[in-house]
Amino acid sequence: MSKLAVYFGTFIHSRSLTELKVLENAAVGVDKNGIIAFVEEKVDDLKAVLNKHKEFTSAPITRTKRGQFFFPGFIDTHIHASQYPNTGIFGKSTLLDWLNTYTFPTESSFKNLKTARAIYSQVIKRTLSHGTTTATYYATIHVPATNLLSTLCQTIGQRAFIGRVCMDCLGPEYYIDESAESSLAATEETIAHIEKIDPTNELLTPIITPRFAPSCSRPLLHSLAKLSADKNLPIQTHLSENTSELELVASLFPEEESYTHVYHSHKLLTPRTVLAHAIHLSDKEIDLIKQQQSKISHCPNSNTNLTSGFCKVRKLLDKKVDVGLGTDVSGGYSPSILDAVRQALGVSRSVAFLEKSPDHALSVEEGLYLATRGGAKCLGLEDKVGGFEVGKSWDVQLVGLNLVPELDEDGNLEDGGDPAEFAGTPECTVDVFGQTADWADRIAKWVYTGDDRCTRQVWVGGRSVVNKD
Ligand SMILES: O=c1[nH]c(=O)c2nc[nH]c2[nH]1
Ligand SMILES: [Zn+2]
Repeated sequence: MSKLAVYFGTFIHSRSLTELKVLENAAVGVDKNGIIAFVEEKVDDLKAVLNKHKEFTSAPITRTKRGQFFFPGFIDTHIHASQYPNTGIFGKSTLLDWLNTYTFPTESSFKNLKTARAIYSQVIKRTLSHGTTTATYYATIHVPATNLLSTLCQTIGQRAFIGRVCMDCLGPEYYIDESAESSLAATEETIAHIEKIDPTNELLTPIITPRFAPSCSRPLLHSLAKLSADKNLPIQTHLSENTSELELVASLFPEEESYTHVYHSHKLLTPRTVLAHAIHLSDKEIDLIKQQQSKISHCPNSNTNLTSGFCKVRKLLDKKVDVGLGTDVSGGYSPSILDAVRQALGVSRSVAFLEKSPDHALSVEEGLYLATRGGAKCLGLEDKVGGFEVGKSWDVQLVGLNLVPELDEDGNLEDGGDPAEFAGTPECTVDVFGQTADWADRIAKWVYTGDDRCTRQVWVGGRSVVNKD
């Protein structure tokens, strides 16, 4: 339960994949459950609006200042919480040697709960600080540490999907599930923990997590699909990330037509399945994913830095596959979804160049849609988060750009001082002297040059979870 609250000023959210909507002088009321109770646009008399919504007359009002706007919280559809210590450390490795060299040793250290507490607290706070209000986490194979991640998300206040990693094959001796049965039983323990601490899934949802096809036996894949069906739980896994991985999958599952068919044969392609990467897909595989209504988490930072390849997002969108963005820490080196937007835009331009077709380039508006409403759709949260509509949860970030001060008629700063001092003001300075940039330029500036310093406040479910002011 939070207190009634009113937010007033500039709100920006996606109207569609290609359009952002700017609401100026808008007022939004949020009820005690953190749900948006009213949205009033073009308000010139806030008092009159509050009189109309009587219970809000004495609610505290948070107003945007010049250069600030409310924006829906970001949704990270794929992040390995346990790999956070490894961000930036990957050398020249690619997926399979990266897993053995960097990833499995780090994940295995989460046997120690003190390590888990320190790292998980950091990653939750850091991602919130970057405006991520919903995160879809891979944890590790350890039950106590995975349960701790759930508890910490609830305590700190981040909406989260939490998956205990299932892997009964091909892992090193020191980091592997003993059997398909023990992997299933351990997963059930982590689901029971969430059922106990958040029985209505207000913030937390368990997510069934077969690491990827090569690390799961057929019995494990089957039993996880059954568990997901029995309990109506979402699934996350990796798909078609790296060409050596594709060869490995083909050798391990010679009876299957493709990597995607491995999951389909095991009933793991559902409308609640999020497939990370999905880079090297044939048209037939994309059609199968579309037919099954499964979702794709595009992880451009990771795809570039592990030399995995270019995901053709435009092709997926044209085929009406739902796509969200993932940081894929620590294949990706940044925990920021703003960075993921930027990288998605960059990669889409490389695809446009390679394919000799400018249509592949994504716009800023499209990138921000994927970061909010697109991610929400991937997680079945489209009625709950991602925009400013009555009935949605107040999962929001207050973004502040560093505007140059206004000048008076004589070209002086209104409050005195030397204009030259502001010529070099740092990131996200928009508005050239004497000219006011429109919101489209300001948003582009935020996307390309902004970082967590621009995220001034964050709320999840109406609760204030970050406040830097
Ligand atoms: O990017 C990735 N990160 C991982 O941890 C992983 N495991 C299997 N495949 C993977 N891909
Ligand atoms: Zn991953």
